[in-house]
Amino acid sequence: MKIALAQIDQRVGDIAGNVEAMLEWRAKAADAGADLVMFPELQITGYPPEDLVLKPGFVAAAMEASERLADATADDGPAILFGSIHGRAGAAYNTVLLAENGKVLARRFKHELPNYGTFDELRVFRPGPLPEPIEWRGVKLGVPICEDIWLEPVCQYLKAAGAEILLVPNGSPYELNKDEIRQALAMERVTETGLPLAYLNRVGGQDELAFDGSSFVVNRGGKIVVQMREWDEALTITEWAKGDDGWACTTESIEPLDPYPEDVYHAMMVGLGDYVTRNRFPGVIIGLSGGIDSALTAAVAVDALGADKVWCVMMPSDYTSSDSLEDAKACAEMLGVKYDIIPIKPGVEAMHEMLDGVDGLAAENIQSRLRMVTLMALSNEHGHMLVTTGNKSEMSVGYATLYGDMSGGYNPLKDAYKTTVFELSRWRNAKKPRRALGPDGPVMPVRIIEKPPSAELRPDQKDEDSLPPYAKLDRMLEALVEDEVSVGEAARITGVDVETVREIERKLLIAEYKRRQAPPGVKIGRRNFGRDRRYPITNFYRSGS
Ligand SMILES: Nc1ncnc2c1ncn2[C@@H]1O[C@H](COP(=O)(O)OP(=O)(O)OC[C@H]2O[C@@H]([n+]3cccc(C(=O)O)c3)[C@H](O)[C@@H]2O)[C@@H](O)[C@H]1O
Ligand SMILES: Nc1ncnc2c1ncn2[C@@H]1O[C@H](COP(=O)(O)OP(=O)(O)OP(=O)(O)O)[C@@H](O)[C@H]1O
Ligand SMILES: NC(=O)CC[C@H](N)C(=O)O
Repeated sequence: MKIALAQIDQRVGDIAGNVEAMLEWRAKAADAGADLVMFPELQITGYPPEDLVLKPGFVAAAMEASERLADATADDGPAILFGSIHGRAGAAYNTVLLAENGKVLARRFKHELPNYGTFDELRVFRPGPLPEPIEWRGVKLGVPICEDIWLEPVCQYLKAAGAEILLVPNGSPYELNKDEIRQALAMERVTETGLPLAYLNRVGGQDELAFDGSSFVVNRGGKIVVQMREWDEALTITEWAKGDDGWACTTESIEPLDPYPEDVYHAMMVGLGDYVTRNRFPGVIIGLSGGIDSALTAAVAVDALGADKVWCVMMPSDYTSSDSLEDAKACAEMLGVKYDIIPIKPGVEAMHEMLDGVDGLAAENIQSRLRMVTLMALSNEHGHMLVTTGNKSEMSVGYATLYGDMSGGYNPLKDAYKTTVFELSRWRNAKKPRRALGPDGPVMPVRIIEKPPSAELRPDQKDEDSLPPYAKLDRMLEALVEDEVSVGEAARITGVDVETVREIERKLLIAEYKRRQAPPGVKIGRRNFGRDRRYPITNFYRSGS
């Protein structure tokens, strides 16, 4: 028996396009002699469909497309196992269907609906009953859908009901160390049930989520025999044979997984790249300051989209150092992008005249806002989307200007702490990742990585005048944001004094209003701002020591 694992992309809401792609992949699987082609979770609608599911017309369209797709199997080609939505009595179910010879042979609903972190499935779907195995050509297939394997009951039920193989379609977004977590989990289900398991995940970017694929097959006994590449669309034909102790996958095909921080960089490329191309922008525009955040953002953009799609603009003010001017220019040259210099001085002077003189913070922020007015004017004129450059450390403590440097359509660094920004920049200067369209060599001058970070909004300004050193700040933030511990606990974990941690927690909590207005950006950690971590803006709570 040959089962083709189609680790492919999806476009949320593009039912017709997804069906067309499925038929193309099925044809490839047919050429390779597959008996069954398996697709990821909700392949017809795209994952996650979010509130589209609340539209009866969307559910009806998904059901209609599923029937037509089943019709298309009325040839001698392989059966298909694919995800769609089923509507019944006013409820919608996250569904998997098996179709062959022009007919839908079976339909099963997802039982465990994830409703934490970035997931809101209980909001739109109703949980199905515990699923029975699907009998197909004399084999009992257990088909738990994604979250169904994160808990024990579904696989145990399937085993008790006679399932012989577990085929698991997934829509599992990338997160640091997620591949190891998934594999450990699959091993648990395999050990508990004594059944082999094929784990198939989608690839591609969808707003804040990047899907890495990383599909695999584990045999009874816990050996991973198939490991598919992260991020790439691919079709792997797996062969299965039945022995005295049941079915096993006899194919051995192991592709290496990306080590850290290459996985993070890939997530950024996929998140930004798919956002820009799917929303039909001709390219992107970036304010290139000679600092590390905009340099790394530009490198990710070039690697994801190609240098011809990236336009960098340096907008010096009176406080811009000659080093910054040199570094921005050198960075643009290394990346091979279109580069312009537009001084903001005339605009700053006009604002001061209009306002009859402003000082301090107001004057600082005018510079940041004028840069964004300039970039948005270029975006309106030429169609390029403005990319936002703020990292997670800055976004945590509100060290960014509302309607200033926070502006833009998408932020690839949004979930990366500044220490990760340093790591990624050093790493990218030494290595060009697979799939990258940018230069083979370094992407930014070393001085950009080594100089002290500065917003350059007043003379001799350094980030460390306002914030603790980033290595220390990030340790506190990881404790407060990723681990959700109290100020006292964070002080104990990090070794930083309680008063400093309390002040960082204060900054973190009061900056919620900025984050609520910030552009989306790709999730890479356990708790990204926006989807995972949802705090009240008007909030009187402070944690104890
Ligand atoms: N709860 C709330 N809900 C809604 N709005 C609220 C609010 N609290 C204040 N506000 C509003 O927000 C304003 C304050 O926010 P904002 O105007 O952003 O100004 P603010 O946060 O005070 O200043 C921006 C900070 O970002 C730093 N920074 C770092 C790096 C780069 C850049 C850059 O721009 O390139 C800037 C800069 O040095 C400064 O410390 C208030 O004037 C008020 O209008
Ligand atoms: N002189 C400038 N020219 C063009 N864009 C600028 C300039 N100054 C700031 N910006 C934009 O505003 C963003 C925020 O500035 P900020 O100084 O925080 O970041 P950075 O310069 O990239 O990195 P660093 O935090 O290391 O200084 C920049 O990433 C850049 O997009
Ligand atoms: N689509 C899902 O059910 C995803 C939930 C699951 N816990 C995951 O991240 O893989």
